[in-house]
Amino acid sequence: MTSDPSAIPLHHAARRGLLIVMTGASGVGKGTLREQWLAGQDVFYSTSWTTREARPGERDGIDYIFVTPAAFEAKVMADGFLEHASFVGNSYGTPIEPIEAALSRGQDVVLEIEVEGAMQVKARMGDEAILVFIMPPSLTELRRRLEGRATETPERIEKRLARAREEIREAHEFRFVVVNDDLEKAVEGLRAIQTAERARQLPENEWTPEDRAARLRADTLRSYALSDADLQRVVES
Ligand SMILES: Nc1nc2c(ncn2[C@@H]2O[C@H](COP(=O)(O)OP(=O)(O)O)[C@@H](O)[C@H]2O)c(=O)[nH]1
Ligand SMILES: Nc1ncnc2c1ncn2[C@@H]1O[C@H](COP(=O)(O)OP(=O)(O)O)[C@@H](O)[C@H]1O
Repeated sequence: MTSDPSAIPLHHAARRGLLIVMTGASGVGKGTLREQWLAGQDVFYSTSWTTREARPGERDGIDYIFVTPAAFEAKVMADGFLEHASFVGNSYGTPIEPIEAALSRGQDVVLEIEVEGAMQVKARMGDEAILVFIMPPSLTELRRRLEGRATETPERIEKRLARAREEIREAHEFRFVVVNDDLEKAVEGLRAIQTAERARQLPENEWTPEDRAARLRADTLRSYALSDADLQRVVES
């Protein structure tokens, strides 16, 4: 064995974790998908800060870190967020320190954030950020899910739908697009993306048959596979 670290092939050095950013309209099913996808996995899920009121059943420190606008602003000033954005009247932000720590120890990190914040992560982290846009099968179905969840007033639902319409038109900005129609299929798509991106850190001759299958599946989820007309159809249906 050599003691010269530079002689160790790159892929045998400690692996850096993947930074996966899940984004998409409010109510599209991001939380539901994330729970199923990450169940039983040792992934670091980033708990965001927010100035919004806790909903019944939400736990401080687990679902969100609930803070006052002043505390949020102080963290912004201290450059403590990887990204932050306002959404329908409240502020949301991803604290940066725990993320860098997890990536450095080789743990995959998943963020579940709205689109503007996802774009900030893309601008700041470049190619390292794996952006996944979760798409509803149609706007009608998105409305049904928002109404079914019964956490928002009708006025807030309209605001969220208006915002969703704009975000769907920007779907090409993301590396992958996963349609959340059939839940199982969408979860399987997310797993394929994660496996495929991990394989990308290895030379091709080390890929397992599962890695190869995941790479092929993930290729079908690349955003460039969708046309503008496909996106328009979702917005109009
Ligand atoms: N930019 C950004 N968005 C976030 C963050 N945390 C949550 N969000 C997003 O903010 C939006 C509103 O979240 P929330 O009020 O919990 O409503 P819900 O996702 O519709 O249940 C959702 O799209 C979340 O994904 C964050 O740290 N940064
Ligand atoms: N594939 C799906 N088919 C039908 N309903 C779904 C699906 N995925 C999620 N839902 C439902 O849609 C609603 C919104 O999901 P949620 O995970 O809270 O969305 P988000 O985190 O994106 O705001 C929930 O009531 C959830 O049970």
